[in-house]
Amino acid sequence: MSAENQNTSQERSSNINNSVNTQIGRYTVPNEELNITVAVRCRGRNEREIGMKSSVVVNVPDITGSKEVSINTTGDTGITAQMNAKRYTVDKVFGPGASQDLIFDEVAGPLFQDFIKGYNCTVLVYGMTSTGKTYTMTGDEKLYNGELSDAAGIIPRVLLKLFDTLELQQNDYVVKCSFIELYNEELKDLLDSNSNGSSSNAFEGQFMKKLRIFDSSTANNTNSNSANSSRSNSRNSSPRSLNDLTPKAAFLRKRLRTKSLPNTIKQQYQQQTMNSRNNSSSNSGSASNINTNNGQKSSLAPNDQSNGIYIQNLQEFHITNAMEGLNLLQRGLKHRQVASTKMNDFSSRSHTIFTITLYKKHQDELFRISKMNLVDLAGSENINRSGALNQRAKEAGSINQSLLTLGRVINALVDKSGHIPFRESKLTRLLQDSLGGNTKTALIATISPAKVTSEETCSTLEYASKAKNIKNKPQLGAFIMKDILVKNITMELAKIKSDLLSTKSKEGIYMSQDHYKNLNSDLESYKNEVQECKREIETLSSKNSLLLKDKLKSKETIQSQKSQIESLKTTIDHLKAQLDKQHKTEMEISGFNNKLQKLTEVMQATLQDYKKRELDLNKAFETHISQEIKSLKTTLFSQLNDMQQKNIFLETNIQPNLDIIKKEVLALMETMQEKAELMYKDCVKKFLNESPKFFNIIIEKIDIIGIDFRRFYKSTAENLSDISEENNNLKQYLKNHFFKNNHQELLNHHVDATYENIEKKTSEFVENFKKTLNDHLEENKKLIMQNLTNATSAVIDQEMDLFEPKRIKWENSFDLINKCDSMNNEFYNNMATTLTQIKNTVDTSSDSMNKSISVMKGQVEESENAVSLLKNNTKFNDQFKQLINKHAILKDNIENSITSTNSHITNVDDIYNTIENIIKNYGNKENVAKNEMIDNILKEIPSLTKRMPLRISNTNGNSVQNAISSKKHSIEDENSANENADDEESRKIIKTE
Ligand SMILES: Nc1ncnc2c1ncn2[C@@H]1O[C@H](COP(=O)(O)OP(=O)(O)OP(=O)(O)O)[C@@H](O)[C@H]1O
Repeated sequence: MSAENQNTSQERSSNINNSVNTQIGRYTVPNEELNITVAVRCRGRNEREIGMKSSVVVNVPDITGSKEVSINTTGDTGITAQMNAKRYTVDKVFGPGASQDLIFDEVAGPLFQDFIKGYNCTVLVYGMTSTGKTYTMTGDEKLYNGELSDAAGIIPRVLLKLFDTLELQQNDYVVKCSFIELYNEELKDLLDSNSNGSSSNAFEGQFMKKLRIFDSSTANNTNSNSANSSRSNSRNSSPRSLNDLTPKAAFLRKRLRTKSLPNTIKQQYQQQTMNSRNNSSSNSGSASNINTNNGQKSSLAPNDQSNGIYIQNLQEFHITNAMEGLNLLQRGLKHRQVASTKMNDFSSRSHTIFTITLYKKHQDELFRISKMNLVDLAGSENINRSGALNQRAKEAGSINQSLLTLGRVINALVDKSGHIPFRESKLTRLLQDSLGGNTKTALIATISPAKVTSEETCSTLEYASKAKNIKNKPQLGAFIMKDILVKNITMELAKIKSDLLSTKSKEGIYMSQDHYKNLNSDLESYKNEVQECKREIETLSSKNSLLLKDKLKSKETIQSQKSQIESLKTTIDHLKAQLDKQHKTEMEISGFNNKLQKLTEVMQATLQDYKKRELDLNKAFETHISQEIKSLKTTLFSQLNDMQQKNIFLETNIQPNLDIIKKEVLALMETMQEKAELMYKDCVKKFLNESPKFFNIIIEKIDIIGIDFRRFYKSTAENLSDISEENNNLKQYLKNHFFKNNHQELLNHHVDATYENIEKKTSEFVENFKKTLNDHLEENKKLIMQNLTNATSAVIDQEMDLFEPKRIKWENSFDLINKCDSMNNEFYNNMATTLTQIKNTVDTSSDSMNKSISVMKGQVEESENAVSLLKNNTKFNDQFKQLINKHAILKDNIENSITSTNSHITNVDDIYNTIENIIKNYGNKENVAKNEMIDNILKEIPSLTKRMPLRISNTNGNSVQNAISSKKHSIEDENSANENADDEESRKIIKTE
């Protein structure tokens, strides 16, 4: 290349950079979000399913036209089956009648158009084993008279249509293909000439380059600025290729492998590749296939500056027509892992990605790069049902595992989760940009209609309907300059040509000098790499020991924090104990309250008893008084009657008797009154004596309760204030000290120490690279800082996570305390109200007692008035007066009678004297005359007896009066005896009362 050309080339490369930078600027603008297209393809029942007589449970249109798939999993029939069927909605549904052509037109066709326009596109087939994924994606890839058969799948159709379209557009273009396989988590280049699909040829296998995935997302996100700023500095020292690196470049590559690929390095590397290719372009020749990626990055991503992943050592083959593409496809398929299983005679045991890269002329010298990724995933399978054993079981396990991760990625994307587990499997890493990235994506879920696979069909449909919600942000691909593209291709061709020539001319293992040198330099670089790895291991182990020290310190810190937490726990326990104490006090108070209630009940019962006794007393009093009065009346009347009957009133001295009676009555009544009064007074006295005692006891108790309450309330308030103080202290501590114990400084200190150590050692050994190493150390420092910050935050998070339930419990305890507080207040108020109520009740009962006492008093007063009533009783007095009058009359009558009797006696005496005289006169005469005279007297006697009472003896004139007086005395005696007996009796009654 001439100097002029070189200049032009350099100018162009700087133009490329500008152009790429401009494009980068454009790419970062987020495009509109687009849901990925999801189609379901249901094949007809295969022979195996028909043989098993497994019924059709999936309901799909025969060809297409619906967006819904329903599956009857219940075993119902008719309308019930339709109603209970599970339904899934997707974008397109194809039935058994849908042809390969239709699937291409409807699903892959629109993406193909976008691919031509410059978008990166992905078509994925997903489903259970033997449902037709490979049939859909590849189908019959052979050409028949230059034509594809009806069974040709998406890849052959894309290849054919691509060249047809490009030819029609008459635009400059370059098309490359790559074909990779992911088998048991191992990536393999299916187009690598050293790969024969099996490991039997170990000799060839050792020349087969191992594919490695790098991704640049982390580096892009974090280091883009520093990467841009350091780009110009490092350009001059750039290596030619990853296989031809200086120690520094090798170190960089090592970092690429261990970490991710930062933009700076990627761009440096791009630039280096460009430069080296510019320099070596003079050696270029032509070849049919091109290894464009011997150590060069490859990407399934839309562009190198976005979240792409890079597959190191992947070969891309330049194709100029569809036939070449189909040949590559067939070559790759031969190497693909296929095995016969119970479910499928040609079951694909791996995931494959056939990538077509199109460099299409955009304007002038610029070519737009776009990629079409055609992904045929291995089928999920139920190992029990597929009967996979040994190798097949291992494959199925790996397939299921990667599909499971794919499912998790889909779920995380749909749920817009913060972390998408792309890195959990190589499959998801490869598909990273097609799911939620910058690619236009279509997913075809293939299913079987048979009942026997309904479980897996449901799972596939579940994923498909979920995946429908994944949103991508499609972006147009990057640009590349035409001459660089051409030079790249030419250089690769030349290299391969020289290899071919060497192979032709010699026997054994033949390769070009360059290739041999490259391999040697590879070997050297690997050796260096191993050495550096060893050194790095040492450095890392020293770092590790430092980190271990840090860890120890962190442990100590954690320990101290633990002890602090312990002390907090103790505080909390103390608070708990206080709470328990309060609870006990509460219990005591409630016990006391119960006692008080019981006491109140006893008091009420006593009051009731008193009331009852009062009533009984009243009744007894009434009965007694009424009985007394009655008996008094009866005695009076009976005595009067007796007197009447016995003519006691004949006695002259009845007045004193009546007076005596009156006196006795009055005395009796007075005694009664006195007794009643005494009784009442006694009762009232007792009551009044007992009442203050009772009230005093109640008041005392109430006072005690009040004191206890005040004490309890005070202690509660104190405890609560203690708790709140502790709370504030804890808060303050958490705010000021918790996890702020200079951890950051400590970590900074360690980082600085680490940094210093690294710096010291590095400066000792590599002084020439001091500047570079400083940068590196700076970067390390940042990384360490970042890692340590992450670690610290992780520790903090963990600690906080551990602390969280305790904090919640602790906060809850405050709620409980508040609750307890409010309960206390409520209880206090309730108690106060109850006490007031008790007081009121006592007041009311004392009022009512006072009332009843006053009523009793009134009654007693009334009974006091009974004497005066008796005195004022006119009827009684009238009767008494009448009695006295009657007595006076009787007395007069008796006196008259006595007088008349005396006169009669006198008469009788006269008669007697007369008779005596007569007898004396007749004594001297004859006995006959005497007898006459006796007869005469006897005749006279009846008339005498009619006038005077019969006289027993006539010894003296006072015999009748004597008889009467003796009678009177006997009556008096009887009366007085009766009276005495009555008195005695009444006294007895009073006594008993
Ligand atoms: N829609 C279809 N029309 C006709 N034949 C089909 C259809 N789908 C699948 N088949 C046939 O079913 C068989 C299994 O299909 P295929 O190998 O594509 O399944 P697969 O899903 O890729 O299975 P695996 O996951 O085990 O690789 C093949 O013989 C294929 O021709």
